[in-house]
Amino acid sequence: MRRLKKTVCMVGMMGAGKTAIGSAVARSLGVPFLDSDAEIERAANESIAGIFERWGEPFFRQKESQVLTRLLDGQPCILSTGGGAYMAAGNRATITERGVALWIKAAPEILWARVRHKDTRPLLRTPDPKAALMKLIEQRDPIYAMADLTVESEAEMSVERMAQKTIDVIATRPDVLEMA
Ligand SMILES: Nc1ncnc2c1ncn2[C@@H]1O[C@H](COP(=O)(O)OP(=O)(O)O)[C@@H](O)[C@H]1O
Ligand SMILES: O=C(O)C1=C[C@@H](OP(=O)(O)O)[C@@H](O)[C@H](O)C1
Ligand SMILES: [Mg+2]
Repeated sequence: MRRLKKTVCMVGMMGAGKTAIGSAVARSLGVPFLDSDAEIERAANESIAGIFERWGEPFFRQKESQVLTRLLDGQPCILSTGGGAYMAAGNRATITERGVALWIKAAPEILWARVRHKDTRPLLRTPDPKAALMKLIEQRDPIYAMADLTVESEAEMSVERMAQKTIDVIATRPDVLEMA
């Protein structure tokens, strides 16, 4: 019997696998999976890129904070956040008050390989998306490092194996995941 006692918030850069690994972890543990980006898109009936374009990033960040607070109020689950969510001190406080933050740490080359062919990420819609990604990594990594737990991504590892590795890391905290 495994029992999730606190919500685990996946944090980390775009392409780290917060959505993919988070959903596989939730499936394996038999707990609900939520993704703050998906919740924002559902509420706005618009894509993340569309929201950025039409309403701007500050509006998106405001919605992101509201959604995070609401989702962290619910029953324990795996909650994937968007890559920028953990940057706001208020969001970090909400997360650690009600759950734990787990950083999915991936090397810059891995991240770039995963995001380069996708146009769904508005912050990379610049003339030099690779440079934009590298700059964000540099700015954000010291903040992601404040997360309660960290799991390192490996280039050759499948999402399923990464999910198992992530569960092993969560299980180091019996106050979060009880393994009876
Ligand atoms: N080992 C791995 N860990 C995480 N994602 C992987 C891995 N291998 C392949 N992928 C793929 O990389 C992409 C990661 O994107 P996503 O889950 O949307 O990341 P994020 O939500 O952090 O931006 C997905 O398409 C996923 O299937
Ligand atoms: O890093 C960021 O600031 C963002 C990451 C995206 O989520 P993923 O990290 O799931 O791609 C999404 O929230 C938005 O495009 C902004
Ligand atoms: Mg995501």
